[in-house]
Amino acid sequence: MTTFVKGHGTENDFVLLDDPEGTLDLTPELIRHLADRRAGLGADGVIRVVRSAAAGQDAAGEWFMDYWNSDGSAAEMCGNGSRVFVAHLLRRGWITLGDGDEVAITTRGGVLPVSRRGDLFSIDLGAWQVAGGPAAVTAGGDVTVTFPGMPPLPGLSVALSNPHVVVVLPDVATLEALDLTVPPVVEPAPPHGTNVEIVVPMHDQSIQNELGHLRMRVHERGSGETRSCGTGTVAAAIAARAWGGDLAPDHWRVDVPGGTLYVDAEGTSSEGDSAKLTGPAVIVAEGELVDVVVS
Ligand SMILES: N[C@@H](CCC[C@H](N)C(=O)O)C(=O)O
Repeated sequence: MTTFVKGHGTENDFVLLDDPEGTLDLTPELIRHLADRRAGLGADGVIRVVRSAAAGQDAAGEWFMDYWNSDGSAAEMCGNGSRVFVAHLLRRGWITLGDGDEVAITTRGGVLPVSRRGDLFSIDLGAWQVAGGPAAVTAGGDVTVTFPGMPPLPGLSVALSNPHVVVVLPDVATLEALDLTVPPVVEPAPPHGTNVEIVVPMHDQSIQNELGHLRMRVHERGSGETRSCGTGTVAAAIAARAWGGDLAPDHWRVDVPGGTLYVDAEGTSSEGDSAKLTGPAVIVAEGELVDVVVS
């Protein structure tokens, strides 16, 4: 019998499957079935909750967040999922985490620290880099991104543990009108696909700000448009920080359709060694999987 919980972080939603000893046969077919919003439970991603040692992963973090997109493809990291993952471990009593304390979790992108302050969780994604360095930043981007019915726009690649391309638009009306029902075309095509974040700066960029402010929509690799993407908000803040040059702040508020996230990205305008994402984690329901025939 496999128990699951359904949870979300700013409405980026997940099914988490309890598999502490690593006995579950989690196939791409089962993932697609569980993620299906009509035939299954419905989710942007499926997370197997397994002890790192049982999954053959780096046991420096006792628990491995085994993350899968809704199309059955594996991803290195999920920022929103990591907070829900830790909230679930706490609720199950599998870890303890006092206010202000930190726990290391294992992901395909490495062992990463997650901390808690009240109901908010923060994860430090570690080192980041704007691909192409300052020259690409000055030129506005290193790839082009084409949305249906629009000319190609410059996009900036940001390498976290998972891949991102960030595009800036001039106003919220254009952002809201974007058709994200089909994947944006990124050229040259990234070898392992990419998440695409589309942002509109909301703060006055001509003056120094303590806190930058972005509106964002996202098209996720392997899941389509979602209502939030944690690593995507970090990529967006890093790109906006690079574009903004000396005036750009280190601290950002990012509004997504599903809520608000906060990013602290210290470093230079093209690289840094700490990118911290902060936001909520909500557990909605729990239950048991029944034996399903997956076609
Ligand atoms: N929604 C996630 C990212 C999930 C993985 C992504 N689709 C990928 O394939 O890289 C987040 O909150 O970061």
